[in-house]
Amino acid sequence: MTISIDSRPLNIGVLALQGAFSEHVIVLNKLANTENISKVIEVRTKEQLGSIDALIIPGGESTTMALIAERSGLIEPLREFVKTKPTWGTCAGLILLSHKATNTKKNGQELLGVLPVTVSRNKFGRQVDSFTISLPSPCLDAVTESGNSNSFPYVFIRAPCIIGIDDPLVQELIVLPTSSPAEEKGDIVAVKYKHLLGTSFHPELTNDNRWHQYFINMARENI
Ligand SMILES: NC(=O)CC[C@H](N)C(=O)O
Repeated sequence: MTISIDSRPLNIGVLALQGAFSEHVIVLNKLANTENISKVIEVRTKEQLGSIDALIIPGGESTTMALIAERSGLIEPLREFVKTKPTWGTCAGLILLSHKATNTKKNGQELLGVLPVTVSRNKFGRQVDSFTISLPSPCLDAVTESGNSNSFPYVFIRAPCIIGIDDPLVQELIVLPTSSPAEEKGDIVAVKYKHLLGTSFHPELTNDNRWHQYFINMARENI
């Protein structure tokens, strides 16, 4: 099967309602020339959403982000957008994209419900339990220059974890090493499903831009 790659300049949006959106905007602006990005847009309105080719939903607080999206009339336009347009959810963004979340507040929480995975919110504990781990990442091979290591420094902050894959088309991209011999399999922290990318970690907080390059490539294959 040949995949057609769209090489025209892209407008990439970052949902800017709450959380770590500025950090993604900074990375995307750094990549603008080499990756042929024409505009990086902070998305707060339906009109802005309508002007972009691909979207990043950042980390932050998923309940607050969903609440602000609802109050600003953006939740339905977002639901429509993520059905077909390339979207990357990092951390809180992963929770929002998922179709099922556990450890949520009492009355559950509003989800966009397009990524067929079950996530456990705050699986890796609280802010003080944040950690970084460097792991080989073969999925980044296409964006790793020769001579460079294929390890990536993964930053986890009150991170969710994918505890259920609910569709055989979901590809597991990164699985953590097991933390005890009793554990059969490590935690799944990055998945791809059609035009959607979901990651538990915060690549925008490192100096390594390869996950952003990976997403831009993915976006080009799906627009
Ligand atoms: N760093 C993060 O984005 C944390 C997400 C947080 N666990 C939530 O539920 O929204």
